Amino acid sequence: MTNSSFLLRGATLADGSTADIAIVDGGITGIGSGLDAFGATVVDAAGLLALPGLVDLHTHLREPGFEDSETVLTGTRAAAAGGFTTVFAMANTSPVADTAGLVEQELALGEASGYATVQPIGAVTTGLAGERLAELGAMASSRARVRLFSDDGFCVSDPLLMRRALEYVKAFDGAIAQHAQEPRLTVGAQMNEGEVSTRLGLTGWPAVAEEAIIARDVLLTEHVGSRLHVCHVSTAGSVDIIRWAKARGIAVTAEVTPHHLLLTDDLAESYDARFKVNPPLRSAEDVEAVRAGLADGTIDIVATDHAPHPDQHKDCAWPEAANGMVGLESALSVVHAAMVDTGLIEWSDVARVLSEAPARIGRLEGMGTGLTIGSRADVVLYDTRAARAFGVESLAGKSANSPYLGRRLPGRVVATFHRGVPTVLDGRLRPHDEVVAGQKAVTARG
Ligand SMILES: NC(=O)N[C@@H](CC(=O)O)C(=O)O
Repeated sequence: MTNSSFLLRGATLADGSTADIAIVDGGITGIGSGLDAFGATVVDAAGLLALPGLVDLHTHLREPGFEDSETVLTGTRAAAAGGFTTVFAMANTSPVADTAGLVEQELALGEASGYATVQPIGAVTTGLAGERLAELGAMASSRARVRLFSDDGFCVSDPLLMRRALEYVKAFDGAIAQHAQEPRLTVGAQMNEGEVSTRLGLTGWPAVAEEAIIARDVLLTEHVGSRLHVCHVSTAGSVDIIRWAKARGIAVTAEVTPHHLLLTDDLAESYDARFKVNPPLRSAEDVEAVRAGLADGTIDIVATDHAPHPDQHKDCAWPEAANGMVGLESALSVVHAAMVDTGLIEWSDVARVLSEAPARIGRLEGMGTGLTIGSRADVVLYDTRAARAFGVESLAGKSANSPYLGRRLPGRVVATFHRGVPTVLDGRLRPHDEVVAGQKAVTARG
């Protein structure tokens, strides 16, 4: 029989204290010193940081439709490798996730994987076409319980449609997650508009194209009394607008990606399309501003925007290459480097921005409380003292379009538990059949 009891012995908690963590049948049943092993499998966690399982509010899983880039199974393996136990799946699949049936199908694919919980995001408009609202209410009341809606990849640029969407989701405490990009200001854009784009002769994507939409949307949100989430904030001006909106009491939350916390637009000088992403990498001043915004709470969370693309869409001339970077496997290490090693935030803040707050923004039932007795046993054990040269062997998904290949990154995920089942142990992914058997046993006993 699969053992569904674990004792994580001597872990360091986010507040710096040391404790054992007892896991039984998918839940955390004890946190304290000297806990009895009572037949559980003992995991030596001495010197390892225990964080609540990470929650990514912005993942592209590509299935159905683009399985050459990623599938739900490979994407959730990448999630587990990076310490994630829940991922919100963006709607830009083919077909687009714009009906109750399609979000339920995505949910079921996640359940079959077992490596992480997949929470579908619904499209705001049918086919992401920006013309008419999708079945928001039906997706909300489906088995997938959708609360976040996004046309990510495209901006809901029509202000009347955005207003209607914000009004509609109020009925079930939903939110619109906006990809803020004024399309007319970014026609043909290839990279951040600035000194580097001028030098390289590449069409620029100006900061104002993001900021103008965020400014419009926080005002619309205030006007209709709804809830807005801003995807991948990348400019200093965006941080200022969100800070202003929050001070005014507007219900807006925001995310920043790991890559916008660490990388700058001069990387485009290499013409290596691994650095091509939407929104684009920005200036050093923007990086400083989004770091400050995350540190002071203006930006609520870090979300990966994990966007896998196969080699043929990246190993080509910059203008032809697809936008996007994989990010699940590297996110925790990048936040470690950009925010913790720089002294801007503490590990307890990392637990908040990479787990607790995203669970709350996405309205995941019974989650967002962190590591507490009675909560679901989603736990990551992280070695903060390790460092590694990030290489293809660090990737567990299907695509290798990581901007960190060849870079040295701090930290290493040693173990991940999803619903009390190890998905990673001793730094290695567990085989799929063992993960599935473990999840079945937990479901049967729970
Ligand atoms: N973030 C990206 O660079 N790419 C996203 C979609 C998008 O936002 O353009 C993708 O789905 O590939």
